[in-house]
Amino acid sequence: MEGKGKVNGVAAMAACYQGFDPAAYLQYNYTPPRADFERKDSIVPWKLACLHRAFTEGDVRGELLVDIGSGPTLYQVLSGCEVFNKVLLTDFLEVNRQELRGWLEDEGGCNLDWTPYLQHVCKLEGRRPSAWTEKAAKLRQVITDIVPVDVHRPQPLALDALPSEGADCLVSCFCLESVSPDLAAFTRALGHIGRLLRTGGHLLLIGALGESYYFGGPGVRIPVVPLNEAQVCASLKESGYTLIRLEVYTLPQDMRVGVDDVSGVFFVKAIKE
Ligand SMILES: C[S@@+](CC[C@H](N)C(=O)[O-])C[C@H]1O[C@@H](n2cnc3c(N)ncnc32)[C@H](O)[C@@H]1O
Ligand SMILES: O=S(=O)(c1ccc2c(c1)CN[C@@H](CF)C2)N1CCSCC1
Repeated sequence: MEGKGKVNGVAAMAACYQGFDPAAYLQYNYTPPRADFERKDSIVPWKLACLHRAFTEGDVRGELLVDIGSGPTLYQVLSGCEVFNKVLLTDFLEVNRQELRGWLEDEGGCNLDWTPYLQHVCKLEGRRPSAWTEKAAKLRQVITDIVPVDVHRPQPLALDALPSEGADCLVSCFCLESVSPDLAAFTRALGHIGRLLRTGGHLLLIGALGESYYFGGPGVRIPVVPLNEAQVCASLKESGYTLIRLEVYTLPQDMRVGVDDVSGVFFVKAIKE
């Protein structure tokens, strides 16, 4: 029964994603008030600072960075693209892979202007904000491919997507808890992506706390497995990671804008044993 339940839960999640709308999702989450660079308590500066620090404090190194469940967003690799020569973006949906290709091809075919994000990360790096064009060029240079992924498969990527030694670093934001029917599936997915990572490689995981649903488009209500910090830590340990750092951000009331019921965001830096 458990096995049957497992397949139905994952299949049901995949069905929910058929209505996902990249443009709407970007508008809900990556424009003000949630993405307000002027606000000191905005979540954007907090998240970009977590990623900047994690990529630049000296222990994260190697050739290949893989972003699991990229969706239509790029903020998660804006610091990492200065550290790794190769960045692989991945998503379950072709509509999201197409959105990312639109940005990559730089012909106006994408639904969000990432300039403010590029400028903010340049500021974190001590560069002038106008260096954002150089950062954009760097990111376009290091992105090697945009490929399908399914974290519920023991092999989430095609066998030829990675070198035999695996990735040196994984980043994944708001993916695992948003695609898993329950905590057990979330933990299994953590283990599956861990198999893509070399021993001693780093996992940078960002996710929602206390979230039970979000809208992936108009009327597209997607269930989320509600997590607390203790569950995140226990799942990491169970999946073969050693936690280096966990940071938590509590969403101000006015950022609770009805597109989800998230109460907080966690940032994890961990190492694969
Ligand atoms: C909430 S979005 C996160 C997008 C982006 N990483 C961000 O930070 O906003 C969840 C993403 O997971 C993808 N997804 C859905 N099912 C998946 C699966 N089985 N395996 C991997 N990714 C999946 C969706 O297509 C979507 O892009
Ligand atoms: O943390 S956010 O507010 C954010 C960003 C994305 C998401 C959520 C929250 C909560 N629901 C998730 C559903 F999976 C998606 N944020 C939006 C502005 S830029 C940094 C990320």
